[in-house]
Amino acid sequence: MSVGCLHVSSEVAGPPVDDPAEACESHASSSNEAVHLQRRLLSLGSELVTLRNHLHVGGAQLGVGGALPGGALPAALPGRKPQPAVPPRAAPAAPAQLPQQPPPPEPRWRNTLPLPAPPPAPTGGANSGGANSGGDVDDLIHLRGPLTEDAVVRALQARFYHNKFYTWIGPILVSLNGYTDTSNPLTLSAARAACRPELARLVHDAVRHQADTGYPQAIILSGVSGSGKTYASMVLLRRLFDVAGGGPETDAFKHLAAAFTVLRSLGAAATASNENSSRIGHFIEVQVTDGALYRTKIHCYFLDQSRVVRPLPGERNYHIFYQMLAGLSADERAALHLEGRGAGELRYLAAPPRRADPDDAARFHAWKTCLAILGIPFLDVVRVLAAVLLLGNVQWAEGAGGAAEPAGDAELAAAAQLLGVAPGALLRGLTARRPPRAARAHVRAPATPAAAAAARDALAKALYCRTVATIVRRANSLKRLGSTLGTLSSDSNESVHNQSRRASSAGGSGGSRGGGAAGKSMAALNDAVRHATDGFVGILDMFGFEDAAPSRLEHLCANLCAETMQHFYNTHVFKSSAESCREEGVSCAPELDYVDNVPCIDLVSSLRGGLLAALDAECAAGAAGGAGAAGGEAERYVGRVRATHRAHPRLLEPRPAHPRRFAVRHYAGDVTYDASDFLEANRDTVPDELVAAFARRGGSGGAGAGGGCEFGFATHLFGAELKALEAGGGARGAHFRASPTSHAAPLDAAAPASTLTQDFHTRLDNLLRTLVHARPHFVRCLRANATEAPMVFERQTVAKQVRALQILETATLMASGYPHRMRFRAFIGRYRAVARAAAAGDGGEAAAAVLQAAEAQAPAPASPAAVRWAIGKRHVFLSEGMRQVLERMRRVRRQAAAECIQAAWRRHRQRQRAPPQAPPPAPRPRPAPIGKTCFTL
Ligand SMILES: Nc1ncnc2c1ncn2[C@@H]1O[C@H](COP(=O)(O)OP(=O)(O)OP(=O)(O)O)[C@@H](O)[C@H]1O
Repeated sequence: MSVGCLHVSSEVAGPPVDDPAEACESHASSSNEAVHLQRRLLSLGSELVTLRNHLHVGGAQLGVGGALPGGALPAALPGRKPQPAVPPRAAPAAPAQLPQQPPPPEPRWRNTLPLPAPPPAPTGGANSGGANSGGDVDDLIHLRGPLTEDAVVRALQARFYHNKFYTWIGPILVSLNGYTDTSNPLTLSAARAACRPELARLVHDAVRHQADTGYPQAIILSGVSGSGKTYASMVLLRRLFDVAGGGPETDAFKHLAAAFTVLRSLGAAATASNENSSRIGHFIEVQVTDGALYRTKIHCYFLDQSRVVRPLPGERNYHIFYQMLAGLSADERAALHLEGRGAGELRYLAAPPRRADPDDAARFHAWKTCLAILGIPFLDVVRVLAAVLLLGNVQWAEGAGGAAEPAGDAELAAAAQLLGVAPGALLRGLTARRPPRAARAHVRAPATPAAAAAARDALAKALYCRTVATIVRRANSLKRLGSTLGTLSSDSNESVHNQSRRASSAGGSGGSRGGGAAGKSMAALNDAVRHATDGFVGILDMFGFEDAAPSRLEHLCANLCAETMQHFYNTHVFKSSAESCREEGVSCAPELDYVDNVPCIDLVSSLRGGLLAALDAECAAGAAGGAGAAGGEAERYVGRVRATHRAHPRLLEPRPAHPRRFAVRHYAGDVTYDASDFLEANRDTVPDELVAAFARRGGSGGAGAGGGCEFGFATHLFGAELKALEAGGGARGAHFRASPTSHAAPLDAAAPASTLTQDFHTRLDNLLRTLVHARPHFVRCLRANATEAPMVFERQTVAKQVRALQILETATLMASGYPHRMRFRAFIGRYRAVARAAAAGDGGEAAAAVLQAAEAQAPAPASPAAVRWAIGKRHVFLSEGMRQVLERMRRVRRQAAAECIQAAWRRHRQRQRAPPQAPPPAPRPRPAPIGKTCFTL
């Protein structure tokens, strides 16, 4: 389905109309009938709404705003009482959260219709009960009474207990996670697209804008960990496929779904705040051309590598390990040296005893199938994963001269065998160190047990995150083969639309081109240029704000990311609207008091003395002088940070005081960071001696490492580093980055080395560069409670997030400021149909005339949202209320025009189909006059 078609069919029924406004004029009389009918429908709607305003449903008086557009009547009309799709299981919890409130009034309809008990609704307080509880106000700008945080939370609560988890603030969507679907594996295949009209609307808007303007679109999900970002992102992506990608039967969908299933198990883990937390941030870029999906790309941001070797107390390692232990067959276990080993026997997994997930085995089998779809050998990946687990059980004891000796060789030998290297080579890689720049290859110093344990953990992390990176690369690089169109064996993630288009164009022009190389390359070039300039629809699901105890470097990076996204939102929503009003001399009351988080971003990421720059400096100093004890380095780092930012309002003292800890006041709360592992995590290195063990058998990179590696997949994981070693003549006591980076040369104390945080910062910068060129669509995600309990609304938890995400400020701006501006020409182009006679020209005067005409035609406002506009130097400024009025009028006009065209078309068809009429009978001959009776005058 093309977007043009989609766009029109979503607004008007019947044949597509290029410019319904023009049709409207040329069929004036029919159009008048249509408008008349439409008005009658609207007036009927408002009568029903007026009637409903006298009825209190669940203690909430029904709002009016947003109920009428397009004649859409509110769902909860008398006789159509709201019925929760999921009966509120924890209904008593709501009154418990509202201790000072009287019990909710008995809804009237309950006496006559004794169906499921209505959910408890908030009452009491200044905004109690009716007018402002806002249960049926689907857009917060239409809330009645003073717009306060309390009113917003009450409205969300009232909606929540009516199973309405999505609420608009103008064009911004607020999504409230009610934890009604916690068993969802959060994969693309499991996303249920059909039941989320608000998310569907967002996708339609993004695709339509992209088609209309060619401009890239980005749907940006933000919120704390557990607020439902990943859930929503999967639903959105699924919907995007339905709209533009040809649906779930296409190869593109199957490939992407397989990639997400594989990555979900590898990148999600149970944390203190979310049993199913995504530890990999995603930006899913979907290239849409002419309304059809052309290509998809997943950008992954993997930070939480320490979890592989050291999950935080009370948390778990990545899901895949538990799923693997549950799903491997006996033979597979034996082959992987895992027989008799459960999570309790494997050190990296042995954290807290938890109930095993009954779905683990099934999910593992699905994971295996999806690996096959991506063309990645299952055995290769599980060999690496099993080796990681076995490495965790390799312990070190102090041998002669303080040198590290493995305590028990079985795991070391098993891990070596799985990785395809000789046990001796692995042992040497883990324990022997050449002093940097040792002149001769045989000069080696033994590692201490602590250094050997660090090397073991570094290897485990490197193996894991490089496997993830390889899978992502594979998923992104799937290319289409024309001959396998429509089959899973095709190597593609492009759309079937383009497959068929290309197939047909190839077929059509085959004769003339005759397969000539020049013709083909020209076509390829044209295609490349065309798609390089096309926009995309992106879905961003990055790390949510987290307050783990204690928080590590990864959490600091994740929280920096959340701060950056918050800043992006502030700039886009608040700052730019105020600045453009100022620039064009438009007074924009009210002055919004939003919280600017730039000071916090500066504290963390400023190049001059920010927390991350100071950490890099400390790492470089440690590398130059030989790393000292981790604890000492961490204390020195924290001491320097405190000294530099003594008076910074966002840097706090931890409670209780601790020499290796500091606290930061983030936009969503205070977080205490423990810097004990900061330096090690930031360096993120693996010794070159260890990497050399993976050189292919017969290759020179592992010179002297003892035979080389015979496991191609493992060699591939370190491919770039092994090449660098080969070029440099083998290991020389340097280090490589454990995570895959573009910088594959050995790190050198003399040369500036990249670090984990530098890489992350660069990638975040690049992401922002992409986002600033896109039109954003924001989804603000909230979690209903802190305990992941289904259908429990904790007011304090929600209020805290409402404050952090500046939802009240957004609603105030949308309700009474000028959040929208449009160039005169664009404005006239869109709203000419509203007042065609007034729209002469395309300048400010014509825009003002359209707006005045629209105001004159608009019915009396039923909502407190301001219906305001202003004309600036180059732009029309609109309040959200005004925009909605204009959109509604435009929709009515288009609808009327479409109905008019339909009627004309039907008449035409009817005339065509009517059976041919018999020729009119010949007139009967008049009888001849009888003679003599003829009168003459
Ligand atoms: N709209 C929803 N309806 C029902 N259940 C939901 C909804 N959104 C999320 N959930 C459930 O809530 C849990 C947390 O959601 P999710 O993992 O998507 O949050 P998140 O914001 O992505 O968290 P993180 O940042 O930690 O990855 C999941 O078990 C998910 O199935």
